[in-house]
Amino acid sequence: MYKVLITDPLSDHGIEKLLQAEDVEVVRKVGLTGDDLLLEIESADALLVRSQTKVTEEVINKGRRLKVIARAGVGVDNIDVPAATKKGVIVVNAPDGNTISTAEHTFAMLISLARNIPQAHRTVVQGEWNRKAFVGVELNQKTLSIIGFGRIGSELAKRAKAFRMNVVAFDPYLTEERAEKFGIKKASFDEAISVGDFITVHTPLTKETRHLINHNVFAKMKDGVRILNCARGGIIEESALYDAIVSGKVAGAALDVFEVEPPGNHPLFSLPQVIATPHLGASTIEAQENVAVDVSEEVLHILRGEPFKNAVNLPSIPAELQQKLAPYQELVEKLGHFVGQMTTEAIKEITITYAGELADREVAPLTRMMLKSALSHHLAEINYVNAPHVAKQRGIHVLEQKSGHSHGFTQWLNIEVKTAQSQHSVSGTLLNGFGPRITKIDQFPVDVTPKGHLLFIQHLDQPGAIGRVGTLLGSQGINIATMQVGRKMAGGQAIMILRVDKPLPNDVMETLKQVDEIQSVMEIDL
Ligand SMILES: NC(=O)C1=CN([C@@H]2O[C@H](COP(=O)(O)OP(=O)(O)OC[C@H]3O[C@@H](n4cnc5c(N)ncnc54)[C@H](O)[C@@H]3O)[C@@H](O)[C@H]2O)C=CC1
Ligand SMILES: O=C(O)CCC(=O)C(=O)O
Repeated sequence: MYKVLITDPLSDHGIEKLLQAEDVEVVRKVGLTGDDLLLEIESADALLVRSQTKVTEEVINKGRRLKVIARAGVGVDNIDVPAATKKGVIVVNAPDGNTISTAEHTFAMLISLARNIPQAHRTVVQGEWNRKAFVGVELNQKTLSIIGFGRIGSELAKRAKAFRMNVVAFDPYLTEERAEKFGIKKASFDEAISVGDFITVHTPLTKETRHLINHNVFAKMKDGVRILNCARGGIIEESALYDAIVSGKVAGAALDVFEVEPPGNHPLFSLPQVIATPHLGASTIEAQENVAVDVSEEVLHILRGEPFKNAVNLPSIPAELQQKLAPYQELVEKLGHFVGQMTTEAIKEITITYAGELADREVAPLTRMMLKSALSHHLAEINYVNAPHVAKQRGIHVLEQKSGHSHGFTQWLNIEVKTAQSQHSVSGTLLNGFGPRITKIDQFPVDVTPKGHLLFIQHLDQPGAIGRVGTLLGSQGINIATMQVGRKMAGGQAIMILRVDKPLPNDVMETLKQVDEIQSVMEIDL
């Protein structure tokens, strides 16, 4: 039974699949913090949050069974993603479900800002009738500068265009074609900042975007500009915004998000030009249902070991590519496990070489799988999420290369591992209809099905050596299921790969090592 802990308010209807799952126990403790959260997370397999719960490194490390942290929404800045990656916990979000709601909310803020609607409302309900104080501006023919032209930025552009606004956008990833498709103008940051009558930010909050809009940037804006932030507090430097409003540079600001939430009695609220909502961008029935459905499905997939889509700390693999790579997964993992068990010293370098059909594929996910399986015999707590991170941390150099030489196979791959003292390699292929095969171990050609309990014996190619091994194992009741021998030249170095029906007791292993021709014996589980 998987325990799924939910600590922020999520739509009941949205999490129905989780509630109905027979292998899931849902524990809903909204508002859980501090020691209570640490206690509850200890036995949780999954944690579902929105933006309130702070998922710190301490919380993540306490989660002994934690496999996935799911954010019902877009921004994951309340989650310590590097700490999750380090611990091998997958972080997923629901990037699409609240796009429309947030774009609509931003648009509502835009109109409210232009026409002073919240300020006017306040006075009317207080019994005042002051029409002169609330003269606004039209949106028609005004320029809206959008900083960050992703999902929300682009949806906002469509709405602004319908109101006959001129839309310009700055986004480092915005192409001319995309700008043209939306009927907007692609601009540099400085241009977008200097031409906007309204400037709205829709980027994530990152090292680069923190205080992106600061004193210097306000100085470059048009006099009387109006500013919106429905993305993340901190993209706009609040103290600089305050100064810019007081100086008259900025005519008004609409804020849904704040550097610290809740913002309490913020100095900005003393300014009548500021309108605010309490992080309501995604707060619609539809958006909350969408994001809850999305993350519930993702969590179920991850807990059940099924493919999933929206991992934040894993490169996303398009479904089509996932399908193409699926047949190779077993091969790459088996070879990784084989070479990982062959190598007994600390690994310094791993090179994976792809040839044949594989050389034409996007193979990064396979390299990650290989790394996970090879390193799992050397390092604790390694998984698909943290494998590259752990390798880097340990100074293991990982190389991925493609070769034109597939050794006569339709597809071929080789994994080579270097340590300070030794070097091992294993090659393999996928035989149509027969599954993975090991085709070479070190310099020895073989044909081994990589499965079961194997004995890997290095020996001298001398008459009687194979017989002695067979007799010894037979006398100890160890049945040999299959056997493969590989050698480079008669009388030289050779290897035997035996698949046996059960592991060897220690004393049998020791006796085997005493056989004259045998140089080393190793058990390999695949
Ligand atoms: N107020 C609310 O309730 C909600 C807020 N959000 C926030 O809105 C923001 C945007 O969300 P989405 O559009 O879904 O994300 P997105 O990932 O689709 O778009 C973000 C865009 O920002 C661009 N970008 C990144 N760094 C930039 C920079 N330095 N300058 C200019 N552009 C940059 C990216 O290239 C990307 O196109 C996020 O911060 C998200 O957390 C999202 C949903 C609800
Ligand atoms: O969960 C919420 O209401 C906040 C949504 C949000 O800010 C996001 O998805 O980034």
